[in-house]
Amino acid sequence: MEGVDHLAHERNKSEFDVDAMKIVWAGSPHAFDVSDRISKLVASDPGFRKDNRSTLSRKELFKNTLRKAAYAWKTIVDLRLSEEEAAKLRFYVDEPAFTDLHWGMFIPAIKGQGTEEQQQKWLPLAYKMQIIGCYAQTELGHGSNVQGLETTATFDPQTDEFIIHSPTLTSSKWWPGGLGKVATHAIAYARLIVGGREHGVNGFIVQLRSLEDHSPLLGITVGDIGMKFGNGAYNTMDNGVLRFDHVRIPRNQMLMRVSQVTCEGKYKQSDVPRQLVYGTMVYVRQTIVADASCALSRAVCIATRYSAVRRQFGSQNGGPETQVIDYKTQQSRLFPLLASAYAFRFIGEWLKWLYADVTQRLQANDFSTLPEAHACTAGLKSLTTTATADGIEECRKLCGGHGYLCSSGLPELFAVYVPACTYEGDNTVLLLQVARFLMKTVSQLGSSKKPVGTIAYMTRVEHLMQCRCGVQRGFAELSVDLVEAAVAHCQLIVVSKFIEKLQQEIPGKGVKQQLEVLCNIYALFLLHKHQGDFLSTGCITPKHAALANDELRSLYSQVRPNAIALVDAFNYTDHYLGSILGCYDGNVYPKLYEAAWKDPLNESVVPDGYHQYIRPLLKQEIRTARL
Ligand SMILES: CC/C=C\C/C=C\C/C=C\C/C=C\C=C\C(=O)SCCNC(=O)CCNC(=O)[C@H](O)C(C)(C)COP(=O)(O)OP(=O)(O)OC[C@H]1O[C@@H](n2cnc3c(N)ncnc32)[C@H](O)[C@@H]1OP(=O)(O)O
Ligand SMILES: Cc1cc2nc3c(=O)[nH]c(=O)nc-3n(C[C@H](O)[C@H](O)[C@H](O)COP(=O)(O)OP(=O)(O)OC[C@H]3O[C@@H](n4cnc5c(N)ncnc54)[C@H](O)[C@@H]3O)c2cc1C
Repeated sequence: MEGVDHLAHERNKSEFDVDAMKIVWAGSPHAFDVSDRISKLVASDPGFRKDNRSTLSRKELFKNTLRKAAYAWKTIVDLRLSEEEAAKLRFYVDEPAFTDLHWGMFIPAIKGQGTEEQQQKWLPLAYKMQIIGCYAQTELGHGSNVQGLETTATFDPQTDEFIIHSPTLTSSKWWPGGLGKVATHAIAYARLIVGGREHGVNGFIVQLRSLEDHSPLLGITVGDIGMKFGNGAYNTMDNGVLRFDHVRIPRNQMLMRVSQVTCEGKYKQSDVPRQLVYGTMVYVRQTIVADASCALSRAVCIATRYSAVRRQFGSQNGGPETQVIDYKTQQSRLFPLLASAYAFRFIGEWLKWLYADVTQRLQANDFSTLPEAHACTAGLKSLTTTATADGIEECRKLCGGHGYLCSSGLPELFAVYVPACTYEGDNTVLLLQVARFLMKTVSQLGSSKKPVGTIAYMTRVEHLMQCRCGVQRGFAELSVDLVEAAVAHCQLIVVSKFIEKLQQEIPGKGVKQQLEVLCNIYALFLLHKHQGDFLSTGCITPKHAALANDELRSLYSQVRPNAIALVDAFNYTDHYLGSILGCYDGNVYPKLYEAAWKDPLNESVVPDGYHQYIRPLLKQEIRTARL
């Protein structure tokens, strides 16, 4: 029945202060207040409904996304929301759109790579959305290999301009979000050519469309690259294709914080590392880690609540069947994901601190922690997105058949989320960057000091690489092992930062105890999953492995009575979850049944096509040669 909390018996089992945990999950009382207020504002406004997305055509879907983006902007302006509140509103609207790239990449690129003068010119226009930007780096022929990009930016000293050109088909910009139909401007990455000499890839602000009638400017060919994975899902985003035919831009539209070109045509490289041109990617990678904890916690919330509602087998003397959440196999699949959601939340908090710290150091021209920041953002983006994509799929399977319904919210969550393993850097390519950092670290330890502990194997690799023909050949030969080492290195960081979080003052009855259980589940689950490596390297004995497995089972029993409260702590509205299986009151079956009849296919009892195709079949009116 409506209004009855079918999960009340579960919520009454909780052994900790859920409201206090909500503050821990949000990050602070202020952050909780903003999240709670804005999520309810979005949930209560019919202008932000999203339950019809899977039934719309691509054009209807996209137009609806434009409507919502404009409505969101009007809401932000009318209610005078702060930048923090506006970001939260876009988050809870929960629809990939051109605004993600305008706010999430175009503006950060100007802030990170533009001069003060360029920031003063372009940021006010972007903040007021008088221009709409995208981040046009990837091309048809190159994405991972940024130094392989083919678009050219040739300086013309006669006119004090750059000529932006797409010399080949493969140099066509391909994938940039917001580019296909909306963006008026792009940060386009191109090979800088001055006086016939190349100076690597740099960013250029290029206007693409008229601000009067939105038509593409002279020399610009632009469009959408077509349907992507899954219905609805990421097809609300106009990922685009863009070609330049000798497009001229003023010299002052090259982002010149890292490198400069003078009006005399002199190229100057600032005394900052050229990799700062990649700074926007580093920024977004650290936001993606926090996004991973959000996406995984959504899926875990759905699967946990449904696992408490679903009963299957185990009835004694006509009594109720067993809740599937009480099966040890269900717990061994679900609870490590619950622990991962919390682990990724805290590593995301730490990475945000690391990024802020390196940004502050860069202001003072201190580049000492830049390599570490690159390795951590790259590696943790890779680790958390892979685990989250796999985790969402596991949550779908944990919900049995009903997990495959769109109304479960899981298929769309999966379809929207999985490109995170690719965008902002293919996850393997990023792990190779971590491996390169680890090898460089080890080689710098000096001959007297041998690495010990979890990087002891690096000595053997180091030796192999040096005795083999050249370090580069060794690296390529051992890249599979090095990628595994990179993952292990990143997992060490996740566990270490979870443990550090527990050293902090954490208010609320039983809250710290619950987090300790989740931290131990996260760590012991990893130990169990990789016990072969730990045993073969002598890090643990078989007895240790057995003890760890016993402890893991015990921890699952400890978290079981608190599972519903731990996902309630995410404080997601039913609107944001978009899932009947994950609805707060657990009243699943009536809602599933009601939703089925709303499907367009059920608008008529007899389906379109019956008279044309089925009736002739049934009436044997179709003669085939064989009969
Ligand atoms: C609030 C935010 C809200 C929303 C966010 C918005 C959007 C996100 C949501 C959805 C996604 C939507 C859009 C997605 C956008 C994109 O995908 S943008 C394009 C992303 N593309 C990539 O990530 C490309 C990946 N490739 C690279 O980064 C580079 O090519 C490379 C793999 C790093 C190799 O570069 P390069 O060849 O130049 O360098 P190397 O020779 O390998 O290394 C040379 C030294 O440089 C160091 N290095 C490399 N990169 C960096 C860096 N970024 N920072 C610092 N240092 C770096 C490297 O370690 C080497 O150092 P050394 O060993 O000491 O020599
Ligand atoms: C939904 C979505 C949105 C996007 N939005 C944007 C955007 O807004 N702006 C933008 O500029 N780009 C965007 N991109 C592009 C994205 O950044 C690239 O697709 C991504 O960087 C991967 O590059 P790639 O496609 O060249 O992959 P590839 O590098 O071609 O990967 C193919 C395979 O090759 C492997 N591989 C590549 N190099 C190596 C190596 N050295 N060693 C071992 N294996 C290797 C990879 O691991 C992978 O398995 C988007 C992509 C998607 C899917």
